[in-house]
Amino acid sequence: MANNSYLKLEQIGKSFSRGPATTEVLRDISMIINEGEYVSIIGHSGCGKSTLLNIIAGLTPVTTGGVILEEREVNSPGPERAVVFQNHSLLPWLTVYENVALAVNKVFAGKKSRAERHDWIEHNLQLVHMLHARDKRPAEISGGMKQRVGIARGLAMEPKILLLDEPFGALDALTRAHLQDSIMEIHMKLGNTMVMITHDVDEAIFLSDRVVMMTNGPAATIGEILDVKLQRPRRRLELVNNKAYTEARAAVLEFLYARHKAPTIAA
Ligand SMILES: Nc1ncnc2c1ncn2[C@@H]1O[C@H](COP(=O)(O)OP(=O)(O)OP(=O)(O)O)[C@@H](O)[C@H]1O
Repeated sequence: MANNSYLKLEQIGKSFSRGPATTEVLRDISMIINEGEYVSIIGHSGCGKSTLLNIIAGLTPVTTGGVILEEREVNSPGPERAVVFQNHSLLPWLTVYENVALAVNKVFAGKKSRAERHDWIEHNLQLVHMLHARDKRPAEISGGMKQRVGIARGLAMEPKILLLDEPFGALDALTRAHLQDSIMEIHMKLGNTMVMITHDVDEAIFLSDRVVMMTNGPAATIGEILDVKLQRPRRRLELVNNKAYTEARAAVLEFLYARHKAPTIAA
């Protein structure tokens, strides 16, 4: 049965210090993310989205508060929280297959046989439609394909939570749409928990069960959380005239561009 308090963010605060100066980036971030949920975090540039994601990933320590996953505090990186970054962080000297194998061998050494690991790598490449390019190196494939491999690598670690830091940010609009469709298909198929940072309002609504809207920094916090009441599977062409979709879109746009304008255009 789905766990309804799978991931808890408890009063997270984060300050960075440089010499005598301290900047409070995040303040009092609290929310509960359920198992299988797709949650997006949206907010203006510099408000602290990546910092929050890195805290969940265990890559950045909190200043106050904590991250609880299935009743346990997590404060260092672990394979149960895989991260997909914007700039497909593949190793250029390894093939597509080997890039995924690196993660799989690390996570499943001693737990899956060599043959099982091989099948699992191929299965995950198949999931993102990249099995055909398994022997290519990153320089030989497009940006969208690299991102697919990054997603396969994240999924292949069988994480409890997949953290996506603007996973489609560097891609052209069409490739981006294809990958959004793929990630939605994967999420429906696997039912995994996903937390994604994005700047794109349509992307956030299209993919998410809930959209977390962050206020501007310093001391950014959660301004509002929007429930996206759209049935799945969602088809982008059908959403254009969907009332729930246009209302959700208007609510996020109003938050970002009326009530919480980017600091540079706030005056
Ligand atoms: N390691 C660090 N040391 C000092 N300051 C940092 C560090 N990491 C982030 N910051 C500061 O924290 C603030 C939030 O940065 P962060 O990258 O989390 O924002 P963001 O919302 O993800 O931005 P963007 O949307 O542009 O990627 C910024 O002011 C940034 O300069």
